[in-house]
Amino acid sequence: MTDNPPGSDTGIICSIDGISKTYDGGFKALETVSLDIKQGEILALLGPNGAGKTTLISIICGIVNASGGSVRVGGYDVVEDYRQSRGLIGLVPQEVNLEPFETVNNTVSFSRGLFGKPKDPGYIENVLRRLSLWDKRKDQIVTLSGGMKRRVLIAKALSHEPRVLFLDEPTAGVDVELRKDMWDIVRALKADGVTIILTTHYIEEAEAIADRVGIIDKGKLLLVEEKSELMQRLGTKQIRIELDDKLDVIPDALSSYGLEIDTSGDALIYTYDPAGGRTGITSLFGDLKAAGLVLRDVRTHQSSLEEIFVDLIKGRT
Ligand SMILES: Nc1ncnc2c1ncn2[C@@H]1O[C@H](COP(=O)(O)OP(=O)(O)OP(=O)(O)O)[C@@H](O)[C@H]1O
Repeated sequence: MTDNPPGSDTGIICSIDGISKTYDGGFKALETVSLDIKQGEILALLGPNGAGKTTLISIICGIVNASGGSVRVGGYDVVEDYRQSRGLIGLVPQEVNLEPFETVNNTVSFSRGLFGKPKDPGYIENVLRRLSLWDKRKDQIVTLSGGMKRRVLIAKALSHEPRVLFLDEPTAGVDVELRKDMWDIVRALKADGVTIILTTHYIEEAEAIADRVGIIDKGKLLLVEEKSELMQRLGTKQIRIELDDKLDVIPDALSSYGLEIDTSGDALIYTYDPAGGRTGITSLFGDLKAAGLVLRDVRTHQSSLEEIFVDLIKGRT
Protein backbone atom coordinates (compact mmCIF):
# COMPACT_ATOMS: atom_id res chain seq x y z
CA MET A 1 0.00 0.00 0.00
CA THR A 2 1.26 3.45 -0.86
CA ASP A 3 1.17 5.99 1.96
CA ASN A 4 -0.41 8.68 -0.17
CA PRO A 5 -2.29 7.14 -3.07
CA PRO A 6 -3.61 9.52 -5.71
CA GLY A 7 -6.94 10.98 -4.79
CA SER A 8 -6.47 10.39 -1.05
CA ASP A 9 -7.04 14.06 -0.26
CA THR A 10 -10.56 14.24 -1.76
CA GLY A 11 -12.37 12.43 1.06
CA ILE A 12 -13.66 9.98 -1.57
CA ILE A 13 -12.15 6.51 -1.22
CA CYS A 14 -14.05 4.88 -4.07
CA SER A 15 -15.43 6.56 -7.15
CA ILE A 16 -17.81 4.63 -9.39
CA ASP A 17 -18.45 6.35 -12.69
CA GLY A 18 -21.15 5.17 -15.09
CA ILE A 19 -20.66 1.44 -14.49
CA SER A 20 -22.76 -0.93 -16.56
CA LYS A 21 -22.63 -4.69 -16.91
CA THR A 22 -24.17 -6.98 -19.47
CA TYR A 23 -23.36 -10.65 -18.85
CA ASP A 24 -22.38 -12.95 -21.72
CA GLY A 25 -25.90 -14.29 -22.18
CA GLY A 26 -27.08 -10.70 -22.80
CA PHE A 27 -28.52 -10.09 -19.31
CA LYS A 28 -28.14 -6.48 -18.22
CA ALA A 29 -27.20 -6.66 -14.52
CA LEU A 30 -26.16 -3.00 -14.05
CA GLU A 31 -27.16 0.17 -15.84
CA THR A 32 -24.92 3.25 -15.61
CA VAL A 33 -24.31 3.21 -11.87
CA SER A 34 -22.41 6.21 -10.48
CA LEU A 35 -21.56 6.61 -6.81
CA ASP A 36 -18.88 8.19 -4.65
CA ILE A 37 -18.06 6.37 -1.42
CA LYS A 38 -16.77 8.62 1.34
CA GLN A 39 -13.71 7.75 3.33
CA GLY A 40 -14.65 6.34 6.75
CA GLU A 41 -18.38 5.87 6.12
CA ILE A 42 -20.55 2.79 6.40
CA LEU A 43 -22.58 2.52 3.22
CA ALA A 44 -25.34 -0.08 2.96
CA LEU A 45 -26.43 -1.17 -0.50
CA LEU A 46 -29.97 -2.41 -0.15
CA GLY A 47 -31.75 -4.39 -2.78
CA PRO A 48 -33.73 -7.56 -3.43
CA ASN A 49 -32.25 -10.77 -4.85
CA GLY A 50 -30.75 -10.25 -8.27
CA ALA A 51 -30.67 -6.45 -7.98
CA GLY A 52 -27.00 -6.34 -9.00
CA LYS A 53 -25.31 -5.75 -5.64
CA THR A 54 -22.80 -8.60 -5.89
CA THR A 55 -22.07 -7.67 -9.50
CA LEU A 56 -21.24 -4.11 -8.45
CA ILE A 57 -18.97 -5.25 -5.61
CA SER A 58 -17.29 -7.78 -7.89
CA ILE A 59 -16.53 -5.06 -10.44
CA ILE A 60 -15.03 -2.80 -7.77
CA CYS A 61 -12.90 -5.69 -6.52
CA GLY A 62 -11.74 -6.52 -10.06
CA ILE A 63 -13.37 -9.97 -10.09
CA VAL A 64 -15.85 -9.12 -12.84
CA ASN A 65 -15.13 -6.81 -15.80
CA ALA A 66 -17.55 -3.95 -16.37
CA SER A 67 -19.08 -3.51 -19.82
CA GLY A 68 -18.78 0.27 -19.48
CA GLY A 69 -17.67 2.98 -17.08
CA SER A 70 -14.79 3.04 -14.63
CA VAL A 71 -14.04 2.63 -10.91
CA ARG A 72 -11.23 4.15 -8.88
CA VAL A 73 -10.28 3.04 -5.38
CA GLY A 74 -7.94 5.33 -3.49
CA GLY A 75 -7.38 7.04 -6.84
CA TYR A 76 -6.31 3.82 -8.58
CA ASP A 77 -8.23 2.48 -11.58
CA VAL A 78 -9.49 -1.02 -10.72
CA VAL A 79 -8.53 -2.34 -14.15
CA GLU A 80 -5.39 -0.42 -15.13
CA ASP A 81 -3.93 -0.25 -11.60
CA TYR A 82 -5.45 -3.52 -10.41
CA ARG A 83 -2.73 -4.50 -7.92
CA GLN A 84 -2.72 -1.14 -6.15
CA SER A 85 -6.50 -0.81 -6.01
CA ARG A 86 -7.04 -4.43 -4.91
CA GLY A 87 -4.44 -3.96 -2.17
CA LEU A 88 -6.64 -1.28 -0.63
CA ILE A 89 -9.70 -3.54 -0.61
CA GLY A 90 -10.82 -6.32 1.72
CA LEU A 91 -13.66 -8.52 0.48
CA VAL A 92 -15.84 -10.68 2.71
CA PRO A 93 -17.79 -12.89 0.29
CA GLN A 94 -21.28 -14.27 0.77
CA GLU A 95 -20.15 -17.87 0.75
CA VAL A 96 -17.78 -19.41 3.30
CA ASN A 97 -14.89 -20.47 1.08
CA LEU A 98 -12.25 -21.49 3.61
CA GLU A 99 -9.80 -24.41 3.57
CA PRO A 100 -11.41 -26.75 6.15
CA PHE A 101 -8.26 -28.36 7.55
CA GLU A 102 -6.16 -25.19 7.80
CA THR A 103 -5.83 -23.42 11.15
CA VAL A 104 -7.34 -20.00 11.76
CA ASN A 105 -3.95 -18.36 12.14
CA ASN A 106 -2.53 -19.89 8.95
CA THR A 107 -5.64 -18.99 6.97
CA VAL A 108 -5.39 -15.33 7.92
CA SER A 109 -1.57 -15.08 7.70
CA PHE A 110 -1.49 -16.83 4.32
CA SER A 111 -4.02 -14.40 2.91
CA ARG A 112 -1.78 -11.48 3.93
CA GLY A 113 1.08 -13.12 2.02
CA LEU A 114 -1.06 -13.35 -1.12
CA PHE A 115 -1.19 -9.57 -1.19
CA GLY A 116 2.61 -9.40 -1.07
CA LYS A 117 2.61 -7.93 2.43
CA PRO A 118 5.55 -8.81 4.71
CA LYS A 119 4.75 -11.00 7.71
CA ASP A 120 3.45 -9.08 10.71
CA PRO A 121 2.41 -11.44 13.52
CA GLY A 122 1.58 -8.46 15.76
CA TYR A 123 -0.96 -7.12 13.25
CA ILE A 124 -2.50 -10.56 12.71
CA GLU A 125 -2.76 -11.02 16.49
CA ASN A 126 -4.53 -7.69 16.74
CA VAL A 127 -7.04 -8.66 14.03
CA LEU A 128 -7.70 -12.06 15.63
CA ARG A 129 -8.17 -10.51 19.05
CA ARG A 130 -10.53 -7.88 17.62
CA LEU A 131 -12.68 -10.62 16.18
CA SER A 132 -12.52 -12.80 19.31
CA LEU A 133 -10.60 -15.44 17.36
CA TRP A 134 -7.32 -15.36 19.28
CA ASP A 135 -8.23 -18.34 21.47
CA LYS A 136 -9.17 -20.26 18.32
CA ARG A 137 -6.04 -19.43 16.36
CA LYS A 138 -4.67 -22.99 16.43
CA ASP A 139 -8.03 -24.61 15.66
CA GLN A 140 -8.85 -26.05 12.27
CA ILE A 141 -11.58 -24.22 10.35
CA VAL A 142 -13.67 -27.40 10.16
CA THR A 143 -14.08 -27.41 13.97
CA LEU A 144 -15.52 -23.87 14.11
CA SER A 145 -19.17 -22.85 14.35
CA GLY A 146 -20.79 -21.01 11.45
CA GLY A 147 -20.48 -17.70 13.32
CA MET A 148 -16.78 -18.24 13.96
CA LYS A 149 -16.23 -19.08 10.29
CA ARG A 150 -17.81 -15.76 9.35
CA ARG A 151 -15.40 -14.04 11.72
CA VAL A 152 -12.50 -15.82 10.02
CA LEU A 153 -13.73 -14.53 6.65
CA ILE A 154 -13.58 -10.99 8.03
CA ALA A 155 -10.14 -11.54 9.61
CA LYS A 156 -8.91 -12.90 6.27
CA ALA A 157 -10.26 -9.86 4.43
CA LEU A 158 -8.50 -7.57 6.94
CA SER A 159 -5.19 -9.47 6.83
CA HIS A 160 -3.50 -7.10 4.37
CA GLU A 161 -4.63 -3.88 6.12
CA PRO A 162 -7.22 -2.71 3.57
CA ARG A 163 -8.73 0.75 3.76
CA VAL A 164 -12.07 -0.34 2.34
CA LEU A 165 -13.95 -3.43 3.43
CA PHE A 166 -16.77 -4.92 1.33
CA LEU A 167 -19.15 -7.25 3.16
CA ASP A 168 -21.50 -9.12 0.83
CA GLU A 169 -24.66 -10.07 2.76
CA PRO A 170 -22.78 -10.42 6.08
CA THR A 171 -25.82 -11.57 8.04
CA ALA A 172 -27.86 -13.53 5.49
CA GLY A 173 -29.20 -16.60 7.27
CA VAL A 174 -27.53 -15.92 10.63
CA ASP A 175 -29.30 -15.85 13.99
CA VAL A 176 -30.19 -12.65 15.81
CA GLU A 177 -27.29 -12.86 18.26
CA LEU A 178 -24.69 -13.30 15.54
CA ARG A 179 -26.26 -10.50 13.55
CA LYS A 180 -25.76 -8.15 16.52
CA ASP A 181 -22.16 -9.39 16.88
CA MET A 182 -21.55 -8.61 13.22
CA TRP A 183 -22.93 -5.11 13.67
CA ASP A 184 -20.62 -4.55 16.64
CA ILE A 185 -17.66 -5.72 14.58
CA VAL A 186 -18.59 -3.37 11.72
CA ARG A 187 -18.93 -0.42 14.11
CA ALA A 188 -15.55 -1.20 15.69
CA LEU A 189 -13.90 -1.37 12.26
CA LYS A 190 -15.37 1.99 11.35
CA ALA A 191 -13.94 3.40 14.60
CA ASP A 192 -10.55 2.09 13.40
CA GLY A 193 -10.95 4.20 10.24
CA VAL A 194 -11.98 1.46 7.80
CA THR A 195 -14.55 2.41 5.16
CA ILE A 196 -17.28 -0.22 4.99
CA ILE A 197 -19.67 -1.11 2.20
CA LEU A 198 -22.14 -3.85 2.91
CA THR A 199 -24.91 -5.34 0.85
CA THR A 200 -28.09 -6.46 2.49
CA HIS A 201 -31.72 -7.38 1.98
CA TYR A 202 -32.62 -6.12 5.43
CA ILE A 203 -33.74 -2.56 5.99
CA GLU A 204 -33.20 -3.11 9.76
CA GLU A 205 -29.57 -3.84 9.05
CA ALA A 206 -29.11 -0.62 7.13
CA GLU A 207 -31.01 1.22 9.83
CA ALA A 208 -28.84 -0.27 12.59
CA ILE A 209 -25.39 0.49 11.23
CA ALA A 210 -25.25 2.49 8.01
CA ASP A 211 -24.36 6.16 7.66
CA ARG A 212 -25.71 6.21 4.12
CA VAL A 213 -28.01 3.89 2.24
CA GLY A 214 -28.07 3.15 -1.47
CA ILE A 215 -31.07 1.35 -2.94
CA ILE A 216 -30.45 -0.85 -5.97
CA ASP A 217 -33.17 -2.51 -7.99
CA LYS A 218 -32.96 -4.21 -11.37
CA GLY A 219 -29.44 -2.94 -11.97
CA LYS A 220 -30.26 0.69 -11.23
CA LEU A 221 -29.15 2.73 -8.26
CA LEU A 222 -32.47 4.35 -7.34
CA LEU A 223 -31.10 6.62 -4.66
CA VAL A 224 -28.26 7.20 -2.22
CA GLU A 225 -29.10 9.13 0.90
CA GLU A 226 -28.07 9.73 4.48
CA LYS A 227 -29.79 7.02 6.46
CA SER A 228 -31.54 9.44 8.78
CA GLU A 229 -33.09 11.29 5.81
CA LEU A 230 -34.12 8.08 4.11
CA MET A 231 -35.73 6.67 7.22
CA GLN A 232 -37.60 9.87 7.78
CA ARG A 233 -38.85 9.92 4.22
CA LEU A 234 -39.68 6.28 3.79
CA GLY A 235 -39.37 4.24 6.92
CA THR A 236 -42.65 4.46 8.74
CA LYS A 237 -43.51 2.05 11.50
CA GLN A 238 -46.90 0.76 12.47
CA ILE A 239 -48.39 -0.40 15.73
CA ARG A 240 -51.30 -2.79 15.59
CA ILE A 241 -53.40 -2.46 18.71
CA GLU A 242 -55.73 -5.41 19.21
CA LEU A 243 -58.86 -4.66 21.23
CA ASP A 244 -61.15 -6.75 23.37
CA ASP A 245 -64.23 -5.42 21.54
CA LYS A 246 -64.98 -4.50 17.95
CA LEU A 247 -65.08 -0.84 16.96
CA ASP A 248 -67.22 0.76 14.24
CA VAL A 249 -65.84 4.28 14.46
CA ILE A 250 -62.75 5.89 15.93
CA PRO A 251 -63.72 7.67 19.17
CA ASP A 252 -63.54 11.48 18.85
CA ALA A 253 -60.91 11.69 21.60
CA LEU A 254 -58.55 9.71 19.33
CA SER A 255 -59.22 11.60 16.10
CA SER A 256 -55.88 13.41 16.05
CA TYR A 257 -53.80 10.21 15.71
CA GLY A 258 -54.83 9.26 12.17
CA LEU A 259 -55.79 5.76 13.37
CA GLU A 260 -57.30 3.20 11.04
CA ILE A 261 -59.61 0.37 12.03
CA ASP A 262 -58.34 -2.98 10.78
CA THR A 263 -60.69 -4.89 8.45
CA SER A 264 -61.34 -7.35 11.30
CA GLY A 265 -62.82 -4.43 13.27
CA ASP A 266 -61.10 -5.36 16.51
CA ALA A 267 -57.71 -3.75 15.93
CA LEU A 268 -56.44 -0.19 15.43
CA ILE A 269 -53.47 0.62 13.23
CA TYR A 270 -51.28 3.55 14.23
CA THR A 271 -48.64 4.71 11.74
CA TYR A 272 -45.76 6.88 12.94
CA ASP A 273 -42.33 8.05 11.94
CA PRO A 274 -39.63 6.49 14.15
CA ALA A 275 -37.10 9.09 13.03
CA GLY A 276 -39.36 11.96 14.09
CA GLY A 277 -38.71 13.63 17.41
CA ARG A 278 -41.99 12.51 19.01
CA THR A 279 -43.78 9.35 18.04
CA GLY A 280 -46.97 10.14 19.97
CA ILE A 281 -47.05 6.58 21.34
CA THR A 282 -47.11 7.53 25.01
CA SER A 283 -50.01 9.95 24.68
CA LEU A 284 -51.85 7.53 22.37
CA PHE A 285 -51.81 4.81 25.00
CA GLY A 286 -52.95 7.30 27.63
CA ASP A 287 -55.83 8.40 25.40
CA LEU A 288 -56.78 4.80 24.53
CA LYS A 289 -57.16 4.09 28.22
CA ALA A 290 -59.09 7.29 28.81
CA ALA A 291 -61.46 6.34 25.95
CA GLY A 292 -62.21 3.12 27.85
CA LEU A 293 -60.69 0.77 25.27
CA VAL A 294 -59.30 -2.50 26.59
CA LEU A 295 -56.17 -3.72 24.79
CA ARG A 296 -55.64 -7.43 24.12
CA ASP A 297 -52.28 -7.26 22.37
CA VAL A 298 -49.92 -4.80 20.69
CA ARG A 299 -47.63 -5.58 17.76
CA THR A 300 -45.22 -3.39 15.89
CA HIS A 301 -44.51 -3.54 12.19
CA GLN A 302 -41.64 -1.92 10.31
CA SER A 303 -42.10 -1.09 6.62
CA SER A 304 -40.31 -3.75 4.66
CA LEU A 305 -37.88 -2.97 1.91
CA GLU A 306 -40.48 -4.19 -0.53
CA GLU A 307 -43.02 -1.66 0.76
CA ILE A 308 -40.40 1.04 0.60
CA PHE A 309 -39.70 0.07 -3.00
CA VAL A 310 -43.36 0.27 -3.84
CA ASP A 311 -43.51 3.75 -2.29
CA LEU A 312 -40.36 4.76 -4.11
CA ILE A 313 -41.54 3.52 -7.47
CA LYS A 314 -44.97 5.12 -6.97
CA GLY A 315 -43.18 8.38 -6.21
CA ARG A 316 -41.18 8.14 -9.45
CA THR A 317 -44.07 7.57 -11.83
N1 LIG B 1 -22.10 -14.79 -14.41
C1 LIG B 1 -23.34 -14.43 -14.67
N2 LIG B 1 -23.89 -14.67 -15.87
C2 LIG B 1 -25.15 -14.27 -16.15
N3 LIG B 1 -25.97 -13.61 -15.28
C3 LIG B 1 -25.47 -13.36 -14.08
C4 LIG B 1 -24.15 -13.74 -13.69
N4 LIG B 1 -23.94 -13.33 -12.42
C5 LIG B 1 -25.09 -12.73 -12.02
N5 LIG B 1 -26.00 -12.75 -13.01
C6 LIG B 1 -27.34 -12.17 -12.97
O1 LIG B 1 -27.24 -10.78 -12.70
C7 LIG B 1 -28.27 -10.35 -11.82
C8 LIG B 1 -27.67 -9.64 -10.63
O2 LIG B 1 -27.00 -10.59 -9.82
P1 LIG B 1 -26.24 -10.18 -8.49
O3 LIG B 1 -25.67 -11.44 -7.90
O4 LIG B 1 -25.33 -9.07 -8.76
O5 LIG B 1 -27.45 -9.67 -7.60
P2 LIG B 1 -27.53 -9.40 -6.06
O6 LIG B 1 -28.21 -8.10 -5.90
O7 LIG B 1 -26.20 -9.56 -5.42
O8 LIG B 1 -28.48 -10.56 -5.58
P3 LIG B 1 -28.42 -11.48 -4.28
O9 LIG B 1 -28.95 -10.63 -3.21
O10 LIG B 1 -29.33 -12.60 -4.65
O11 LIG B 1 -27.01 -11.91 -4.09
C9 LIG B 1 -29.06 -11.60 -11.46
O12 LIG B 1 -30.23 -11.65 -12.26
C10 LIG B 1 -28.13 -12.73 -11.79
O13 LIG B 1 -28.84 -13.89 -12.18
